[in-house]
Amino acid sequence: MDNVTSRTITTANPILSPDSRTALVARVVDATKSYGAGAGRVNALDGVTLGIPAGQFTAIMGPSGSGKSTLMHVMAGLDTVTTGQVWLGDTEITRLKDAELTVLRRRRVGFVFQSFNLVPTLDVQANIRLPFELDGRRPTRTQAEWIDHLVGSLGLGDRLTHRPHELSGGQQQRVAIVRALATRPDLIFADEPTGNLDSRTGRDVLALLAEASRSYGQSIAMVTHDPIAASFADRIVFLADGVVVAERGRSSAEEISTFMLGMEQRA
Ligand SMILES: Nc1ncnc2c1ncn2[C@@H]1O[C@H](COP(=O)(O)OP(=O)(O)OP(=O)(O)O)[C@@H](O)[C@H]1O
Repeated sequence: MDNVTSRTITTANPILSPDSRTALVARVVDATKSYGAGAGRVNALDGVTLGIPAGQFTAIMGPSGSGKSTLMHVMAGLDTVTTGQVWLGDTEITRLKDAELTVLRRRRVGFVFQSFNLVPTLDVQANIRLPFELDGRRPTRTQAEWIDHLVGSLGLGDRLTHRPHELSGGQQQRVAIVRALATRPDLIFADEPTGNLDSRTGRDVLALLAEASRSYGQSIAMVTHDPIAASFADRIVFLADGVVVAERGRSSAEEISTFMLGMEQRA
């Protein structure tokens, strides 16, 4: 674990300490996730303990097959762990029933995906309000003002009646970000959010996520392969073979690339 900053979450192992809990929006404790059995068994997660700090932008990096998507899915309650615990705030989601988990996800988690995942038949306005619709409620006046603010500041004001196919990839991803921010979720999970964008539009999207974290205190956990994307984060967690192998504070893309190269050479 060289190059680990003194501010990392795991070095002092405070994951279980009550003091640090308040500062963590999500925690994974000794999580394993296995697929298959016998000789074909794959340990996608092999004992991960990790905290996602509240109000920060965390990137989760690692080579293909290292367990990034699996980690994100179990943290978001989209998949279950084989052993171990996952907490969202003070709620241990590994104990929840499916229906409870669905409600918790709707109310406390936001998602931004590589493929945008907008509903093609709904216009921008309806896509943004979808999390409220699914939860059987309408935005309050304060929430509606918040959405208007986001729409305005992301330059989508004149696109509200457009359908997704009438928008550029960058605009579609901005709609997805407004939708994710609209309910002020405890945590936004972003899965390769710039994977389908050209590099300049991708940087704009990353700058927006970083800004949401800085200005609004939005907690974000982003899975990425890309050192440039990770350079926008406050903190970077590196996975290899289903294990957290290192954590770093804010770093340049060059530093991250060099670090990853070193990791691969040592593997
Ligand atoms: N449903 C599944 N059945 C069997 N093995 C799986 C399944 N899902 C993931 N795996 C295996 O678990 C390991 C981790 O997969 P995961 O998708 O989490 O990695 P990743 O780091 O997100 O990879 P990538 O960057 O390529 O998306 C891989 O070896 C993968 O083949």
